[in-house]
This record gives sequence, C-alpha cells and structure tokens, in this order.
Amino acid sequence: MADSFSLRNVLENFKSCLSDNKEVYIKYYISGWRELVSFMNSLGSVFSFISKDAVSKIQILENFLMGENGTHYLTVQSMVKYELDNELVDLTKRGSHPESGCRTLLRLHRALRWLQLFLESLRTSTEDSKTSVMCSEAYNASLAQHHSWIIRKAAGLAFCALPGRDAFFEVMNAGSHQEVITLLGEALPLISEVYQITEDLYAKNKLLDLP
Ligand SMILES: CCCCCCCC/C=C\CCCCCCCC(=O)N[C@@H](COP(=O)(O)O)[C@H](O)/C=C/CCCCCCCCCCCCC
Repeated sequence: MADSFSLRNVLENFKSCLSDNKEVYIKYYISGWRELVSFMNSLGSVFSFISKDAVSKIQILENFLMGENGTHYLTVQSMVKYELDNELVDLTKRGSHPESGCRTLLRLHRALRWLQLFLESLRTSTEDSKTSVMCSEAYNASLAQHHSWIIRKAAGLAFCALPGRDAFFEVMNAGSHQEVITLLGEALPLISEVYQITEDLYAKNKLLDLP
C-alpha cells in the first residue's frame, strides 16, 4: 500500500484548483489526478493498464504546462482559448494534433465524472455495499459510453479485484469510517464544481466529443 496517499491531499488539490474567478488551474487538476493514481497503484497490478493511461495523459498536460507555451496552459480556460485560436485541436477526426491539451483533458474530465459518482456512492454506502458494484455502476453511468468493448470488459474484470468497503476506507487513510465519510462530504462539492465548470466550458466551445 502507498504510505503517502491521503484523501485529504486529493481534497486539498481540488480545493486549490479554482481561482477567484472560477478558472481551473491545470497544475492542481493534474496533481489531484496524480494522488488518485498513487492510490490506484496501491490496489495492485491489475489496475496498471488504467494507471498507465491516466499517467500518460497527466504527463501530456504537464509537458504543455512546463513547455515554451506553458503560460497558455495555466488554466483550462486559457488552454481552450489558446488551442482553439491557434487551430491546435483536431475537432472532428484525429489528424495533426492527436494529443492536444483539450482532447487529453477531456479524457480526464470524463473520468472525473466517474470519480464523482463513485465517491458519492461510497459516501452513502452501507456496511454490506460492495465496492465493485459501486465502481461498476459509476463506470456504466459515465466513462463506459466512451470506451470500446474490450476496454469495458477489462475494466469490469479489474473492478472485481477491488478490496471490500472496509479495506477501501482504510486505504483512503483519513481516519475512522465516519471521518472518511465526512471528508468525502467536503471533497465532493469541490470535485463537482470543477467538473461542472469544465463541462460548461467544453459544451460552450463544442468540445465534448473531441476524437
Ligand atoms: C479517493 C480515493 C477513492 C477513489 C480512488 C480512485 C482512483 C482512481 C485513479 C485513477 C482513475 C483512472 C482514470 C482513468 C482515465 C481514463 C481515461 C480514458 O478514458 N482513457 C481511454 C480513452 O483514451 P484515448 O484512447 O482516447 O486516448 C483509454 O482507452 C483507456 C484506457 C484504460 C482503461 C480505463 C478504464 C477506466 C476505469 C476507471 C475506473 C478506475 C477504477 C479504479 C478503482 C479504484
């Protein structure tokens, strides 16, 4: 198990994500994802195909942020404006910009919806709730529609390897079950707000179906 993971760190990152005028800082967005990936890695190698994909997307965004045009990648809003103004996004089919910031962040954004649903389900779960069922219901209601049959099957198999609810709460490293539930109650509105702001921005710019 990873020693360093704490649900509190995830919460802190998503709290830091929003600027005063409600722009989403990419730096904290990807830090939040890095924390989550470290948590997932602690669950075993069956999840490594998922974490590899997440890490490669985090890395693409980090490279933009640290690159020569990094100032345009400070927030999701500035990235969208910069990439659209400079025709750096493949809008209908993959072409000369197969790994734009906009399409890369969209993949993580869709996964954030899964996370939101899964954490809400965990928060309201009871002792006999199964993490695998909660995870797969959240997946079917979000990410699954964007994934091929083979990915859906592989994801379904991985979900069966999730630890039970008690062990899951322990790994979240945030105190007693009641404390975890309280912390989830604090984290969820932040995650939801970041999700909704990004969703509205992408919808306004017709970016929700980027190939
Ligand atoms: C607070 C602690 C409790 C929750 C802990 C959750 C930890 C989750 C950490 C990371 C989640 C993974 C994020 C996955 C991003 C997937 C992005 C994606 O959709 N990629 C696909 C499309 O990409 P392109 O081909 O268009 O570039 C790609 O095909 C996907 C490949 C891998 C499979 C993705 C399956 C996603 C399942 C999400 C549930 C993760 C379950 C983890 C359980 C703790």
